[in-house]
Amino acid sequence: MSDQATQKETRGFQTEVSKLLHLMIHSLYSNPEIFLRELISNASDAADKLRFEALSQPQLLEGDSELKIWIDVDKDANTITLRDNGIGMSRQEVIDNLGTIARSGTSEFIKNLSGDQKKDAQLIGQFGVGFYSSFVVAERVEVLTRRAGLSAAEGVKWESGGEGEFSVESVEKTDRGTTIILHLRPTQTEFSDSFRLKNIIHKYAEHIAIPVCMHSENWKEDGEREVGDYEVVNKASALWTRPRNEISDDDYKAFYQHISHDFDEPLSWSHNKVEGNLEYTSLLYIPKRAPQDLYHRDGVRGLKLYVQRVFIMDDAEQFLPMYLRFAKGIVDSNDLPLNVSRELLQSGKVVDSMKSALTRRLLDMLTQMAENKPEDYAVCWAQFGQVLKEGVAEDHANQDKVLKLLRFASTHTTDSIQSVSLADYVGRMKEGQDKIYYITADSWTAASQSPHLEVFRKKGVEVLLLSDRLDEWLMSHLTQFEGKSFQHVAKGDLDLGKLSSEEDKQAEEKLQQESQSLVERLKKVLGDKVEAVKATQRLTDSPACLVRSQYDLGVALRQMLEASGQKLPESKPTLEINPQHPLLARMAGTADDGRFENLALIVLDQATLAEGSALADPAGYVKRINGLLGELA
Ligand SMILES: Nc1ncnc2c1ncn2[C@@H]1O[C@H](COP(=O)(O)OP(=O)(O)OP(=O)(O)O)[C@@H](O)[C@H]1O
Repeated sequence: MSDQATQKETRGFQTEVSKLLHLMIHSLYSNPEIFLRELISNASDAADKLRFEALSQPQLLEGDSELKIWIDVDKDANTITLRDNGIGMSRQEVIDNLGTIARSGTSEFIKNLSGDQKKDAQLIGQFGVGFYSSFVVAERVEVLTRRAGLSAAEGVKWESGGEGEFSVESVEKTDRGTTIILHLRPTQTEFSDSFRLKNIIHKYAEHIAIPVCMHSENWKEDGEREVGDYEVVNKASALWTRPRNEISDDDYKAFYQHISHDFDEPLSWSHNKVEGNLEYTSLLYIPKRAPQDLYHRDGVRGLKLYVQRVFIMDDAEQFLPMYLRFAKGIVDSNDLPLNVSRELLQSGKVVDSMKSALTRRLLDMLTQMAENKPEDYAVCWAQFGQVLKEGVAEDHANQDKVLKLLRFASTHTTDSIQSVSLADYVGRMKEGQDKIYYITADSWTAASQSPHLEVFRKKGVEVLLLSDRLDEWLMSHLTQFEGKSFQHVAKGDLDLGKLSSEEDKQAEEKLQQESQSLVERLKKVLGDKVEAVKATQRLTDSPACLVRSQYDLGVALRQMLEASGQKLPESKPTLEINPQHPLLARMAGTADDGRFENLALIVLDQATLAEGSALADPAGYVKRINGLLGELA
């Protein structure tokens, strides 16, 4: 080993770590005990990693294969010591793992912190603070560690007061694994009490698969305390291997927090043992909140994979489709080989069958939640609805199930909350209505105020209001729901089917005849700015609106494609007018051609604005409007 490496060196934390440490110490003060859960969780992961590496390199166990965690308290020294004989860390790993946060989305996460302690505590919890939570209770933390397989001389000591800097030096360490010594803050001495620590272990680490040992204690008759041997404090059996009726809700919740590093409780879970052709156990959770990296390409996703109870890997993505990437959990297979690798997981019958079964299981979980606990499902939809929508295109086999899970805003409700299911919509359809009507716009306000809704409001027909970025794309993949096709209310001729009566049709014909000369005059003035001009009964309050062809891309999709550099053919709208509107009635009577042209251009521009599109000549529009205002003044 070079001198350089053995020297004690002092390094600065990555900027993100310093910021996070500072915020965390102040935000988690109300729940400091979670430090123990985090450290036990890390030690248990270290044991899992060692067991996994030892499958191919048994010598790593160094003759000591009983993996455990030991916790000691020293009331006089005011310290807690956690020791594990897991995988340990090399010098470089110590620097990388305990000096940086290599997680995607960290900087955005920090930007989101508000300075409001309560809100930040929740966010920090969601992010997962792990090892750094030690500093909530400790003013100084020492880590002594040696990686399995390295020599005793390659031990490492890391030390920090959690304020910007840490030191690392090489030390002799004969036993493999990691020892963490917490020097408690004077305000946190309650944690140097073994009784308190045992309670926390029962609460958070009862079903961690590895034994957590502490000295037994007895009170002698003379009131003296007698410290005995180490005893195992927790149940130390992997939670998912136990029968469901022996597991309490609290156990399930604590286990979720262990695997997800989320401080919040899960919204729901499902624990299943499958026997038969395939044998596996799954425990799936739906979180309460979306993680920061839900939309990151390299965000964390997937389940924890075990094979015959041996931990194999975190974030195994192959067991659930992308659109269910928000789910957390474990899957323990009896069919996969212990030496299964990420590459091997890419293909294969066993993985494929497990994936379809787990997908169905999760969709059923969501369906049941939607039916039995709609208030929970509302939370779930608000957090993950955008991701679930991807399933409509991604998962044809389960499209029907996914469709039932979709929620929309609609003209039936008065706010932008997406709470209407397609089944609700169909249940409220008017007699004779054979289509599901919807509109897309770039905001709920734009959608709900669109002139295209006027005729539907008049007839009392519900319209779904779609304003999420993905919605136009989503609708391009949707053909029907329960035999009803979808119809964009601003695309194609207004076809109300049986909703329009014989009188409606006659009135429309009459309207068209009467407005023929106005329509022709408008067409002449607007020229190739529009595909056509039509007088219809679509509108009641507005003078005009734009209608796109049935196969036209929506405004948002068009903007998205154009922004990505695609050249799209020009799309010309049809201008539909409401001849009964006072403005158009006056225009029809105007003999002044210049004035007529001005007004016609204003009507077209306003219909374009109402659609959410940009004007081709905004300055011209402003000039014309100012001309009119000038006349008024
Ligand atoms: N007892 C340990 N033995 C071996 N490695 C450890 C131990 N504790 C921590 N580490 C290493 O340090 C890394 C950082 O730990 P930390 O708890 O901060 O984050 P994490 O567990 O990866 O995720 P999270 O922040 O979500 O808890 C771990 O991923 C692991 O590689």
